[in-house]
Amino acid sequence: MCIQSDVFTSTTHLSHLLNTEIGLAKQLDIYLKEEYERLDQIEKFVNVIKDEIRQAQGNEEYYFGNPVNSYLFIKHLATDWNNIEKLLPTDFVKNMGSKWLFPTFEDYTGSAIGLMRLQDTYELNTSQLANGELSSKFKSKRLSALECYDLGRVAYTNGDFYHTLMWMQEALDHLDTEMNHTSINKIDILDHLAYATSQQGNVEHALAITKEILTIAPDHFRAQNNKVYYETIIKNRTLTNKQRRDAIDKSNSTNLKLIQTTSSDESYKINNKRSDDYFDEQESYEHLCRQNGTRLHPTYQSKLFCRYRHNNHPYLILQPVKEEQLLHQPAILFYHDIISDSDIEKIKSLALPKLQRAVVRDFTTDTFQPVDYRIFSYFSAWLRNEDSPVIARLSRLIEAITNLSMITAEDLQIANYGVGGHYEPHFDFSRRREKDPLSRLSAGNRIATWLTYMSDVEEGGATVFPLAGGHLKPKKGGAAFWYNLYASGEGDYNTRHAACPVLIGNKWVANKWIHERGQEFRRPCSLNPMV
Ligand SMILES: O=C(O)CCC(=O)C(=O)O
Ligand SMILES: [Fe+2]
Repeated sequence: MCIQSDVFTSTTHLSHLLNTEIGLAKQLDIYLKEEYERLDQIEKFVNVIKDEIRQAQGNEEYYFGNPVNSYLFIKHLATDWNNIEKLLPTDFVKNMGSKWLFPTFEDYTGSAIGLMRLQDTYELNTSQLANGELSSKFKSKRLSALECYDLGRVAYTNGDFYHTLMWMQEALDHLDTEMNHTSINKIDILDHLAYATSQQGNVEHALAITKEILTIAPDHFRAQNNKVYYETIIKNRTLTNKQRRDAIDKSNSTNLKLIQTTSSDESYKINNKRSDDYFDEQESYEHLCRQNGTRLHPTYQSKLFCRYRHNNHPYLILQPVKEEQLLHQPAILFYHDIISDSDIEKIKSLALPKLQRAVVRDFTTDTFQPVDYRIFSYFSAWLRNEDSPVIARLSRLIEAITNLSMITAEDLQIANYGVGGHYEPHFDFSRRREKDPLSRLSAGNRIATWLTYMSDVEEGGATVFPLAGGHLKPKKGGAAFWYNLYASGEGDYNTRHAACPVLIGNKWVANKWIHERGQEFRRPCSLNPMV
């Protein structure tokens, strides 16, 4: 600032000062504009979350049971809040962070991946999902172009171009119908779409999209380079003249409705295949997840039965349990109503404060390692018999029903599956007997599994047996039981099983794994490997 004593004396000086005022007004206008924009962004965010609170509060089970709602909710608290945080005074932010719990960025990507897993497993149409039409019973809000773009971004950063293509296409469609295009730049969408499209092997279409970018922004550096790159690939291909002519026609087309592209020539259809790690077992697993219940051949069906079991055990004499055989080989037994709602609530309340993202135990270092979301995703906690009479009672009940000793059984593992939460096909027993990590626990291999269902699941979340063809729909208060090992100690490969992703609802289970040691007199060994 420059203050001179004689400035007020001459009009020349005053005119000069007017420039100061003009400059000041301009700067303040810029400042105000930025400040209004900042406040506007904060206000928009507040409105979004207030709307969310209005819908979720008092209605939590139903609201968060919808995977789109859960995904958006986590997104608001993880990434969106992160962006708003940058617009606020540091003191304010510090205070918030120490007061409240926030989901992490991994929670955000995990829920996005979960949503895409649901899409694949249950063959959900991307447009329907993006329009909030999950099922006739469960609707959610229509996703904005930006929200579709963000989902595509998660896929993109994961190298998953299959889903990138779907969600960027969806973002583009939504952008066309949105009134204010301020939230997301069309070029950003096209840029990702072009890349994913080319990665999925559709160079002609990638070129068409790149040309579209250049009509909007002729100076777009990457698009300029990519155009040359795609053109070179196409030129170097050995194409017939007709194919080349078609390619040129197509690449000039501004119709970017890729998925609907119709061509009689197979080589010009848009390719969007799932990656190579999608193999046969995955297919049968997903197929079983979509199936409703176990479909058995009538000869097997006729061998299955229901009965009351009491084993002459004092525990069960007065109140025998309802036993239903669901599968023949492996013999999977289902026990109805073995645990009351109030006991379930007690177990959940004990587990809740201990729940953490599932980890895998690395037996060589005896440390717990985070797991790959693609293999399983749920939260779990361990509860011991000493933690509550309810847990001890459940152990005694399992012992009475199965006739197996609980001396070497593991603690009760509680698992809670959220959005798209699942567990890919696996064995509960350990395979390499010599280097058997479980035998290092001196309890032997996991002879049997007891799986208690502590919730119903609205849709999805079944326990399936891909090799045996079993599909168990979770039933609150019931439990499944099966032997993982033959009496010889050999693993029964037909016990391979998985937890299908939860489509709608919330899944709670309690697992008890029973080990070999201690069962010598209860389930004597056999020399026949298949008994
Ligand atoms: O949750 C389920 O349905 C199965 C869980 C399971 O297989 C396991 O935890 O080992
Ligand atoms: Fe399992």
